[in-house]
Amino acid sequence: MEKSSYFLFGGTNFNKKKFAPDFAKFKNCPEDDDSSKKVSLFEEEEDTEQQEKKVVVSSKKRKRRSSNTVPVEGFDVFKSSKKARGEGKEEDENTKNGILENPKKELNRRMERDALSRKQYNIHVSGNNIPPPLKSFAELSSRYSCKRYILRNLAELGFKEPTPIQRQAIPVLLSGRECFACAPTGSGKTFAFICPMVIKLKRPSTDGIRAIILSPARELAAQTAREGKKLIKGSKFRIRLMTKPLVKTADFSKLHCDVLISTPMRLKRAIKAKKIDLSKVEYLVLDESDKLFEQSLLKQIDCVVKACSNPSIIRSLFSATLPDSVEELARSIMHDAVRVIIGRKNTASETVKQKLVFAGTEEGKLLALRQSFAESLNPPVLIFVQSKERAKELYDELKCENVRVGVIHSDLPSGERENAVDHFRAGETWVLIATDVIARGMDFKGINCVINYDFPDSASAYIHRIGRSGRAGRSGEAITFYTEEDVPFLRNIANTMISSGCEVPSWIMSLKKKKWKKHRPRRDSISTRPKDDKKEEDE
Ligand SMILES: Nc1ncnc2c1ncn2[C@@H]1O[C@H](COP(=O)(O)OP(=O)(O)OP(=O)(O)O)[C@@H](O)[C@H]1O
Repeated sequence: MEKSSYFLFGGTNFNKKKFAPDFAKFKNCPEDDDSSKKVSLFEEEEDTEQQEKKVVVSSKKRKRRSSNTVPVEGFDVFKSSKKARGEGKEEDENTKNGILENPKKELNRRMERDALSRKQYNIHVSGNNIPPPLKSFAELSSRYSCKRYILRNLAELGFKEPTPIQRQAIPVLLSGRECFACAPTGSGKTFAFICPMVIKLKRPSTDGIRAIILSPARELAAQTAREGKKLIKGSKFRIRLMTKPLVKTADFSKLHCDVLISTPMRLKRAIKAKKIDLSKVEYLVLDESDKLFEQSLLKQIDCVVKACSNPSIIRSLFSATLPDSVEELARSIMHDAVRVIIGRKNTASETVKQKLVFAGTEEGKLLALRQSFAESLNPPVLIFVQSKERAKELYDELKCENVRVGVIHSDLPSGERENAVDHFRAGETWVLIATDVIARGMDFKGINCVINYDFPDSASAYIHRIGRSGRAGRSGEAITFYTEEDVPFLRNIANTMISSGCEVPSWIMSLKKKKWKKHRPRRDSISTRPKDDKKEEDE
């Protein structure tokens, strides 16, 4: 992460010096807690009166216990705003008086229970006062007074129980904490951030945009909008996708929109054109956060973050890969954040069988691909190449064969990109050739095989690409072709393979580790046809 990225989120920190007189006024007040908000949360549920009482009581208890809690699992990197407000002192005095003796026992029991539950689901957390993981979706109602239509929609989607990331990230966000989370590809991160957002927003409003989800690619933004709409079915909430026409023509001051989902570029355009007011945004999600924090997107992200000027905004970061640099950034800018990791950080999905294939040359790759089409192709298959030029070349090679093939890359107009995705989803094309524009987040049901025709340019690109297969517990396969020029980088992929339980030849493991920064070598053309033929075709 470049140092320059630290200007991100600037201006959202509360300036305690500047507001010292106001601070002093509150100094001796009881802790500003949100139990009153919790009560109002429950007002609308008719049938949960008993539960309400329980939850209100336990929320008070939690308040007291929370001051007792130590950072979980290791490091205390997240500044606890409560400690900073002198809560620790109060706790010591209470303990001396013996007031908290029983609550303390209870707290220990609860911590044990939570630890066991986290162990069961391979959940690792760091931070202070972390709420317990969900036991079931039903707890969304009993603990958080979630509206019934949400539970109904989850049931309609066929979701019987929360995935591990949903078990932990949902309560964290519902308790009003900032969060950065890393969980394997296809493990349900999308609902882990949409669900609490919709529950916390409570009811639709015409008073401006209240939540933003940023996605690094248009296709992913569209998919997230579609998934979000499934969750709010039956309510009057409005989830909107920021499209090109919307940026150009919409009057955002009149637009009914609770949640806006956008790529950074489109949102930045609207902000710069002074078309959109984000000062009331209460929730900001940076999906695929490590991608969004790459140098090429940093300025756009910064622009959005600054425009979301509400001081009590809750921000969260989600990805299947969370490099140390992004963690460092998150720690320095987020307030009292909770870190949630499912399994081991930066590993590939364990449900994908991974294989490395030496293809020798570019010709060798094409031969190997044709052979697998002839012998064992089991569609749908997704093929990744390293550039749009190569995507076009491979498409030209394969389209004449007896295979229904599509292609997607950033040179195509929006409509064609959408069609490529839709046709592939509908099974009208069996093979989709793609650049990394759809390597992240895209949820194609039941992809049988991902082929890395070109070696990925980083370990995280590898994890995201192969994660298009083996989603939501299904099994999948990934084949990675390599040539001589890729050999120095094999070890990095091999490590990822081993940590997700795949076997790797021992000679690869004895290779020297090489630091890679975007391995994208110049490769010979894929095309086997003489250039003149192609020219004629183009004319
Ligand atoms: N609780 C659940 N039970 C069953 N299926 C679920 C559940 N939550 C989500 N899913 C399904 O799992 C699939 C993957 O979810 P999602 O796209 O959110 O994964 P992800 O973790 O965001 O993956 P990626 O890292 O690739 O973006 C989707 O088809 C989604 O509908």
